[in-house]
Amino acid sequence: MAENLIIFNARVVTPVGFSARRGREMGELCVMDNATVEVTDGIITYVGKNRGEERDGYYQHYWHYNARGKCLLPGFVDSHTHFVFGGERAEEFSWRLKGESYMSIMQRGGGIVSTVKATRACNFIRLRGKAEGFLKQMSAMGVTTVEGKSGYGLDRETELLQLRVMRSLNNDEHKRVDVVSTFLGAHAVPEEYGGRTDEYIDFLIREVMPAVVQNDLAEFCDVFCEQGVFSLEQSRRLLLAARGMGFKLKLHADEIIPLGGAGLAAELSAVSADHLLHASDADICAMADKGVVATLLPLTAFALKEPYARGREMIDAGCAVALATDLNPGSCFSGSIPLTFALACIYMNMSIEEAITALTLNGAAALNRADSIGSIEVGKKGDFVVLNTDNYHFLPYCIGMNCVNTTIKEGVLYPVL
Ligand SMILES: N=CN[C@@H](CCC(=O)O)C(=O)O
Ligand SMILES: [Zn+2]
Repeated sequence: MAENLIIFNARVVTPVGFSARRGREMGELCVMDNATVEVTDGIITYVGKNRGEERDGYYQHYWHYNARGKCLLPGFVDSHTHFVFGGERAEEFSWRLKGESYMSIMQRGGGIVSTVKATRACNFIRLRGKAEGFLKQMSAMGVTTVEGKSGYGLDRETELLQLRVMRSLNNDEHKRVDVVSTFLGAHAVPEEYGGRTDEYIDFLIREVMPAVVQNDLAEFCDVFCEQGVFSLEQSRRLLLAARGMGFKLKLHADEIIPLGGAGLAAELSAVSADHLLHASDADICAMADKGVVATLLPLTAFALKEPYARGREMIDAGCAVALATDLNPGSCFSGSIPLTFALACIYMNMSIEEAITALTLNGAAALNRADSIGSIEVGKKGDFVVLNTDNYHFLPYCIGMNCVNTTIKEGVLYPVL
């Protein structure tokens, strides 16, 4: 659904541009007071100072919204989540509280593989209903575009099912959030392969990925490149095959140990490398050189009690950094945008302006969409967040609490508070 909308008396706060902002550019926001933003058929058609036309009938075919000086930002882009899954893993969380590590739980058959069992037991309606609930919560925190991954099927049928759920949510006429789909069949090796990882990769390349392409079910292909999961060589083989089939590339890289996944992302000119808790200096420079978006997921580091990714150093090295939540049932059962802002600014030493760019324009770039979303500029989608304050510093200051007043999707208003 797309609407005509005129927003006036806004304090517009936005990064500017149609591609990722790198390095120091990330801290440069445009702030405009007494601003008007016009949205026609869901697309921004004017951004500038109030002109008073809303008073003289010029906009009779538009909804009117008086922002009363509050901050108007681009809708947030959560560019890394796993929001379509069956079951929960609360028990696993309690084991981690007692000291067990994420990888040791995975190695003894828990972790991702236990969500795979629960997801395989779900049908389309159950998976869709649960995922739709997450989208509503995301929208209330200002998210207007989300990326979602498969990877809890690990067989042809269930991987396609997860992707069909995402397509169905994205095709919903009344959707509040656009959904971008990523194929993550290489998330773990399913039990039935008994550790025969190369054979499983062959199966993905021969039998699953072609079906994903034929049915146009995913734009990106991702891999969990990690010791004990998919090695650098196995990840390279899978991603080269994916690229040959027309997928754009993403990697879960250097999350648990410094394996070199960030370097592989640079070598393959992936769109993004994600997590990066242990990315080396050389690989950070290689990502900056190749324009690979460094997608950082501070909620996961927080939930796993791991050191945070070196966001400050990455920006200083000239990287384009994006922030995302990583919402998933295991390592990080949170899609909290407010807490993501707070952790990025407090523990990764990002400025508030940089964090805003990371959750808007650079999130859009991580999804190859910086030309159509992620900033408030003519030609982009009319996707916005209205804060309940004129001070955008509330975004990280309001720790873990929501300061979103209204989310606007393609010109349609969704009041929150
Ligand atoms: N690290 C791999 N994948 C997810 C976790 C998935 C899970 O634990 O279910 C992540 O990005 O954190
Ligand atoms: Zn992930």
